[in-house]
Amino acid sequence: MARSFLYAWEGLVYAWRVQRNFRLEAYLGLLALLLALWLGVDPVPVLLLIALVLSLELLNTALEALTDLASPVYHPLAKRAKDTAAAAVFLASLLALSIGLHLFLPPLLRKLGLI
Ligand SMILES: Nc1ncnc2c1ncn2[C@@H]1O[C@H](COP(=O)(O)OP(=O)(O)OP(=O)(O)O)[C@@H](O)[C@H]1O
Repeated sequence: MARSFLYAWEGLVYAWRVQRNFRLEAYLGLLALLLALWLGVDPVPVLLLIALVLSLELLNTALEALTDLASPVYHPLAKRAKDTAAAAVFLASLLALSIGLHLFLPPLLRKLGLI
């Protein structure tokens, strides 16, 4: 059990070290969480969206590694695998952005006295 956590931790550290997008998404997630706390917005949907995006980014990273292992040289199927995995992260990020705007915009504008 403890060993499984250690391996998962190693995967997390690897993704953090090599994936600039993973770091960027983690920082943006932290920013969104702090914003939610500041604005008094329910942090649960924010946490769920952060988990969704980061988890998909981790799966994307895993799939990239597997694709590089299976096909180090150009192959149209490798391209399909990588592009489709990247599309999953893109869709989740778009969803997170839309819901983030929906959650944050009204209280933010109120806080700034603009409405
Ligand atoms: N072996 C391959 N065969 C065919 N196309 C590939 C292959 N490797 C990469 N590609 C193409 O290049 C794109 C970028 O691949 P890359 O491995 O650099 O991943 P990435 O999306 O840039 O991720 P990251 O920047 O996180 O490494 C892929 O989405 C795919 O379209």
